[in-house]
Amino acid sequence: MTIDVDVTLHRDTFSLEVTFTAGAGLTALFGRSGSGKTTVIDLIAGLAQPQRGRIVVDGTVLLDTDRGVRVPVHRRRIGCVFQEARLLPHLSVRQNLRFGRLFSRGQGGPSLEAVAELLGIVALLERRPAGLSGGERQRVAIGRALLARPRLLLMDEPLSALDEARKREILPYIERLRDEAGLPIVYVSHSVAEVARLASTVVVLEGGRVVGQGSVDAVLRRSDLIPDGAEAGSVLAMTVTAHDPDAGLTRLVGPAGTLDVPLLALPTGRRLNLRLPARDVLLATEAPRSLSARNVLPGRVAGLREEGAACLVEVACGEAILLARLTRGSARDLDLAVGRSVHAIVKSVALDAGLAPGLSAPGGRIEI
Ligand SMILES: Nc1ncnc2c1ncn2[C@@H]1O[C@H](COP(=O)(O)OP(=O)(O)OP(=O)(O)O)[C@@H](O)[C@H]1O
Repeated sequence: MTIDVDVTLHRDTFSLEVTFTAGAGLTALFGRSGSGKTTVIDLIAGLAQPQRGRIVVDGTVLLDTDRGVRVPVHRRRIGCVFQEARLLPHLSVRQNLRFGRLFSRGQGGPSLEAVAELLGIVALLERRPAGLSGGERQRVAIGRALLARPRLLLMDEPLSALDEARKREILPYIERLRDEAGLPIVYVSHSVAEVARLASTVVVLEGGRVVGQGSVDAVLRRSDLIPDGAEAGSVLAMTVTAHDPDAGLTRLVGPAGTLDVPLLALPTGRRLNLRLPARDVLLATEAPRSLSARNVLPGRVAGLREEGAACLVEVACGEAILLARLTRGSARDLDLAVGRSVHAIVKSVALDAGLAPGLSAPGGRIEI
């Protein structure tokens, strides 16, 4: 399953030249306001027309200007979810979902019941949109899009009109959709936290051009690709392997090794993306003694780069690269060089998903 996009569009004040290939899972289009994210979504959906381009989804050519192919919007089989749910107010949730079904062509696809279950809206089916929270309305909008049997789902900042609590409520459903619906998703966002949590692949736009693309981990480790003020860091695909309620800990295993974090209300076997901001990783050249051995990962320096007064150190730990931010003085004191053995001490992680009741993650970070 791949999506190939290669488009050129010129407007009076803006030009866009974008080429990328996305695989299965969720591809985030990431970039600051005005970089062209929504324009790319409109081009894929067929809501805007480029001067030149080719768009192929799962082997089906939707646009090929050289050959005069321009499949119209209603025949592209692409589901769209926008910032606002845009439900029909006089219809119940069930009728709104059936409305999505009207646009499906052919047989098959998930049933209304299966979609309602996936999105946790079974209990809402007879209600009207006016009686729903913003998060619930968005879940209905996603369900309506899924019932049209799309070959691709486009989501344009679907959480940006929601407050933090509603965002937290809806994120697990988008994760389920990504993992269980078998449908590729192209997702527009300018939030590092959202992209770290949801994306498999990231395409970074700047001024209508692609300035970086790759796995979510590779992209979010690069300070030059993320918004000013956001901290670069690695993103590790971890699996919940055990809980120790007495110690208040959950054990996560992933490509860098094992990490213990405050107790999570997530089942064992659940996978989650954990972000380790560079400023939350310390380095020592010897195994720390008078410190709990928990969350100390042995590794080797794989790269060093200076950024202003700081030195960003890439550390190869197991199968992963961790990023640590040190002052240049500390890097000198430790005599760091590529190949040197070090111990990475993980102080805290960015995680606002699945914390046990009573725990909170101020600023999206938890000390570990
Ligand atoms: N219909 C249009 N006609 C002319 N210019 C447009 C049109 N739509 C968008 N633009 C311009 O194209 C540029 C890219 O806009 P676009 O909405 O794609 O960016 P974006 O990255 O999605 O931004 P945001 O995060 O603010 O939604 C902007 O300069 C915008 O003003």
